Amino acid sequence: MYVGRFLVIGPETGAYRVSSRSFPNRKIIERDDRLTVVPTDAADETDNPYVSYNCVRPVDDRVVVGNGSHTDPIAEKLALGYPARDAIALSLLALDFEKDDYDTPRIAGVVGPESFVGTVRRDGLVVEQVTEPTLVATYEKDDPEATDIAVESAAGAASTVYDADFEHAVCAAGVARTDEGFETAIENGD
Ligand SMILES: NC(=O)c1ncn([C@@H]2O[C@H](COP(=O)(O)O)[C@@H](O)[C@H]2O)c1NC=O
Repeated sequence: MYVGRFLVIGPETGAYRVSSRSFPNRKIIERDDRLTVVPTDAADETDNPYVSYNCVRPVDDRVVVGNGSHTDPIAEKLALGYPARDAIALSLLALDFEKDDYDTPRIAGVVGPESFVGTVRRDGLVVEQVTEPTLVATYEKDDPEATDIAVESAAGAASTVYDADFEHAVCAAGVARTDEGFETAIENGD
């Protein structure tokens, strides 16, 4: 099954996977405190505005995971003191689904003292608190659902979602809460 981009948010950990039919030549890099999806040297030039973006941004004791440019306003609202639920809802609604050929949904999560997951699609907006590992994807699995995909450490989370049984894996990131804040990990495959 092809589900496109997806994330798994648990109470203490999270993971994000880029799966892609159209833009497979991408990787995740670490820049300052954030993780960013960028084209590899093998990528064709594109004017698609949705394929390079920050996918992970920590803010104090919370970390944002997302499949597009909404990662940034969610993080900025958290930094201003917004509750995670409100930061996700406001940012997803402001930017709305992507204006591409698929009306691709935006998906996002926050891992922290309270963890949340959200998505905005053409037909609705969903933001839910997470009490167990919860998956939401851009296609097919586009409503948050409980998952048995285990996300335990940052590195474990990244490799588990990278290897998950959905088509066209490209790269993945994992995050996990620690006593010092957060650890992150990247899985870019071979
Ligand atoms: N976030 C991403 O990495 C991302 N990659 C591709 N998209 C969008 O989704 C469309 C379909 O891509 P694909 O065929 O790779 O699933 C692309 O034309 C692009 O508009 C993305 N947008 C949202 O998921």
